[in-house]
Parts: sequence; structure tokens; C-alpha cells
Amino acid sequence: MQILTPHVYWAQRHGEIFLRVELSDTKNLDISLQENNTLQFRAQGHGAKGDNEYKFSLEFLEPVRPEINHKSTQRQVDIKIKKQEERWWDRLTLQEKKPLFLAPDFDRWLDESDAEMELQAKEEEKINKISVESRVRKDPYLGLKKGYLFMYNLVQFLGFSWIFVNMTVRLFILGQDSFYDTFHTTADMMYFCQMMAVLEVINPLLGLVKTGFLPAMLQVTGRNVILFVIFGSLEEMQNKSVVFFVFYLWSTIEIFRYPFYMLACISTEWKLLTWLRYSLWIPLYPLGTVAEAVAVIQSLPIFDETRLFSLRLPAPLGHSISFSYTLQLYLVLMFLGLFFNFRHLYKQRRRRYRSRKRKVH
Ligand SMILES: CCCCCCCCCCCCC[C@@H](O)CC(=O)SCCNC(=O)CCNC(=O)[C@H](O)C(C)(C)COP(=O)(O)OP(=O)(O)OC[C@H]1O[C@@H](n2cnc3c(N)ncnc32)[C@H](O)[C@@H]1OP(=O)(O)O
Repeated sequence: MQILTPHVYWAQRHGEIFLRVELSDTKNLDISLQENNTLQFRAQGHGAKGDNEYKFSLEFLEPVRPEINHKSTQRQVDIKIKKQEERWWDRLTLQEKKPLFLAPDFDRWLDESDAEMELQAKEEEKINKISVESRVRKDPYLGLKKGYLFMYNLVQFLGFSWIFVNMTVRLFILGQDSFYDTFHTTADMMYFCQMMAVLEVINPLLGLVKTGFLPAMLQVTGRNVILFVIFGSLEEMQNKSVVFFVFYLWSTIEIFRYPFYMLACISTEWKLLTWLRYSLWIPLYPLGTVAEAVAVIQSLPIFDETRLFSLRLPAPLGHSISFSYTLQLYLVLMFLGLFFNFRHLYKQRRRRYRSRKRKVH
């Protein structure tokens, strides 16, 4: 039997050498590292010259570690050798002239800077993994916090779903007539949900969620002013159709937002739900604000007439200052609040979809 040389392909990283020997169905494989830093390879197998005995030796440019990892598959033999020192080599062998049977393995080939980037990426991944693990380990109440948030979101979801379904069914049955008694049929549940929503301002303060305090405060305060001050305290407002539009717009977003948070608590995501949570606000938020503004404007003459919440002035200054002036100022604040929260939600949307894209590439 002739002894021949197989084709050998190589690539390196800062700490390792990879060799791929083009021999299939190898038998009697003998790979060893000699004292003179030379790798000896000998095996029977099917190579470029058919079934034969093949061998080669390579004296490495710099010292390597004695342990050699190898794996033979049906198509080839893969060998991995660790460098003694983590350093980039100019070539593989001590002899300057490259042996004829040796060629770069372009499937694995990286130049020095690419390999450095690969190394850096691996380091970053390791650091990220450690910091996530330590964060998880550091917080013994994580399960409790997630459980609380899950329950909170579930209750809100059920509450807003009840309002939404109730209003939709009544709209189908009664048509426009259903607009006028929305308050009497759904206000108790809306009071409950919106009082609970105060927790959404407290949660970021306690560090339970990553939401900013200000957007949540504007959202909850804005809605509660409409619900408790405009609708709740003025009976004249309660049978106006604007209540229907305000409640319907609020509950439409919440039946998607709360289930989205529930899934986030159990580290799950449904793409369609995420898209709805981060897109529906685009038409709903301005519409909701306009509906709320209409409610405020409709309440102004009622506050003037009833003098409810008006500020009594000392006798020489006159009677009192109507609450409607405060509400006129509030109308300005409302549109500033809309602008602020619209920008916040736009950034949240961009952050979500940008980070998603980055993860894909
Ligand atoms: C004293 C001065 C008073 C001045 C008053 C001024 C009044 C201003 C009024 C402004 C106009 C209001 C109009 C409005 O009422 C009209 C309407 O609502 S119409 C209907 C449409 N509305 C909407 O779409 C808004 C819905 N609301 C919200 O989206 C939020 O309330 C808001 C705070 C605006 C934004 O939400 P957030 O900042 O939380 O964004 P994310 O959803 O991206 O959450 C960030 C991360 O935190 C996690 N998170 C948040 N909450 C929870 C939770 N409950 N459970 C679990 N996890 C939660 C979330 O998963 C995100 O995490 P990650 O980034 O890891 O995904």
C-alpha cells in the first residue's frame, strides 16, 4: 500500500488552531504531538487518491499544548489544537515555505481583526450572561413581583374586557341609544379599574416596572380627572354621548395592553399582540384626547352655572372664581400631556422594533 499525503485545511483563532483533513471513512487513526512541537498524523481512509494509507507532519510556528482534540466524521477528520500562548500567528508552520498539501480553510478563515471582534462578542455575551444571572440571583422576590404584576394585569384585563364587551353588545342591540346610558351601566367598573390604575404610578417608583414615572402619572391623572371630576361629579355630564367615546377608546387599548404585560410577566410574546400594543395608540391616543377635551369643554358652562368647586373670594374681591378657569388651564395641560406621552410611546415603539431587528441580524 502506497503512503500518501491528504489535503489539509487550516484556520486559527487567538487561542486555537483548526485543521481539517480531507479523508473519509478513516481507520487506525494515529495523531500525536512530538516533542519538537510537530504534529504527526497517520490513518487509513479514502482521500484524493482513493483508499490508502495517508500521513503528514507539521512543525508548528510556536509552541502548542500537548492535548489534541479530534473528531472523525464520515467525510473528514477535524483536529483542534490549543496554542500555548494566546497570540495571532503569521503562518502555521515553522518552515516559511507552505507545504503543498496545506491550504486555508475558508469556511473557518478569519483575519486577525475579525477574530478579535469574534473574541470581543464572545466576551460581551459572557458578561451579559453573568450580569443577567446575578441580577436574577440577587433578587429573591422576583417571583413574588412577577406574580403581583401578573395578577394586577389580569384584573385590569378582566375589568376593561367587561366594559368593552358590555358596551359593544349594547351598541349592537340599542344602537345610538346605548351612548346615553354608558355611564350608568359601566361607571362602577371604570371607577374600580381607574382607582387600581393608581398602582401604575406606584409600580415604577418601587422599581417593579421599567415605565417612567411621569408618563404613567400623566396618563392616570389625566383619565381620573375626566372620570371623577368631569363625569363623576356632574350628573348633567353622565348621560352625554361623549362618555361612550371616552370609555370605548380607553378600553380598546387596555384589552390589548394588559394581556401584553401579562405575557411579559411569564417571558412570553405573541407578535400580533405586541404589534397591537405598540401600534393601536397611534390613532387611539389623539382620538381619546380629543374626546376627553370635548367632555371638558361641555362641562365648562355646567361648572359656571352650578359653581361647583368654585373658589370663594373675600367679599371686596367679588363672589368666586369658577372652576371652569382651572379646567381651561387643564385643557392646555392636556394637549401638552398628549404631546409628551405621544413622544414617549413613539420612542417605546421604536426601541422595541429596533432592538427586535438587531436581535435578528
Ligand atoms: C398635576 C398635573 C396633572 C396634569 C395632567 C395632565 C393630563 C395629561 C393628559 C394626557 C392625555 C391623556 C389622554 C389619554 O387618557 C387618552 C387615552 O388613553 S385614549 C386610548 C389610547 N391610550 C393609550 O394607548 C395609552 C395607554 N397607556 C399606556 O401605554 C401607558 O399608560 C403609558 C404610561 C402611557 C406608556 O406605557 P409604558 O411606559 O409602561 O410603556 P411600555 O408598555 O413599553 O412598558 C415599559 C416596560 O415596562 C413593562 N411594564 C409596564 N407596565 C407593566 C405592567 N403593568 N406589568 C408588567 N410589565 C409592565 C413593559 O413590559 C415594558 O418592559 P420591556 O421594555 O421589558 O418590554
